[in-house]
Amino acid sequence: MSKLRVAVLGAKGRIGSEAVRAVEAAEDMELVAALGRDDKLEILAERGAQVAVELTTPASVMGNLDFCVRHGIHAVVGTTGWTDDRLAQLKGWLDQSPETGVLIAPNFSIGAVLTMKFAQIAAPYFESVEVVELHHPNKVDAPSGTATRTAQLIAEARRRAGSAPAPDATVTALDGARGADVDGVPVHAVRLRGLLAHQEVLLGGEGETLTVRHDSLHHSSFMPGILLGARRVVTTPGLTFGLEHFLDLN
Ligand SMILES: NC(=O)C1=CN([C@@H]2O[C@H](COP(=O)(O)OP(=O)(O)OC[C@H]3O[C@@H](n4cnc5c(N)ncnc54)[C@H](OP(=O)(O)O)[C@@H]3O)[C@@H](O)[C@H]2O)C=CC1
Ligand SMILES: O=C(O)C1=N[C@H](C(=O)O)C[C@H](O)C1
Repeated sequence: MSKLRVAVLGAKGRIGSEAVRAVEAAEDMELVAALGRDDKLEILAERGAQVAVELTTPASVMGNLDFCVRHGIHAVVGTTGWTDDRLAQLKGWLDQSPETGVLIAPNFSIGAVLTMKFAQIAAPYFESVEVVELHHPNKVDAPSGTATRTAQLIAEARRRAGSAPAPDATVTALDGARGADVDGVPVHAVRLRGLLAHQEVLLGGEGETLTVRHDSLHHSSFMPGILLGARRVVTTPGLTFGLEHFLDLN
């Protein structure tokens, strides 16, 4: 059987360099390109890449995906910075290339995907829910893509269940004291040397609390999800948002 021809964009970065090693080690894949900021995207087409693993920056991701989709190259995207406007633009490009698939995964680690699932299940049963994400201080953005998605999923679950808004402070002496409001869910971001990628979902009800915590201790935690994404995206045209759709968790 022929090997899946995979390229990594952002190949010198923290997660990109780990992805290069993971693709090289996968028996069913061939690493056909490992591109950094200054490399030409045309290399992807010249080397016949079937899947591009996009792990760059919010500033670069749209240009890279525009190229990939126009050339019928499937993409597995871990880069953050997704807004409704960006998603609409990407869907527009995919409409013009109906056989191409793009997976955007706010988090590739199984534990983080399960944290989101558990949070969704638990959220309607508690009066209060807040998200705390904790990352290394070199992370460019805050809050994390994972925390934003987690808060959106919690909000959706609470809306479906008809949950009341959580009680909150009526006076905040300093802006930001209650974190960022993501769809009505407070999200707090910690940046601390020594950490990698961590998240807690705190749920509180009368006389009890539940904490769902996930820790990525090494970038290797993201690799099985990236490889699974690359294998599945080639037969999944259109936009898939969230690795859970490839894990049959829904
Ligand atoms: N979904 C998930 O599970 C995960 C997602 N991420 C996300 O992945 C992204 C990268 O994170 P991280 O590796 O820590 O960041 P890094 O800054 O370590 O890596 C990003 C790399 O991308 C390069 N780059 C920038 N623009 C381009 C371009 N146009 N083409 C090719 N390469 C480019 C950068 O080069 P230069 O240094 O020259 O600018 C850098 O080497 C972030 O958005 C992060 O949030 C991270 C971990 C897990
Ligand atoms: O920048 C990181 O490191 C990470 N980014 C992703 C995010 O913003 O959610 C995934 C993970 O948290 C690591």
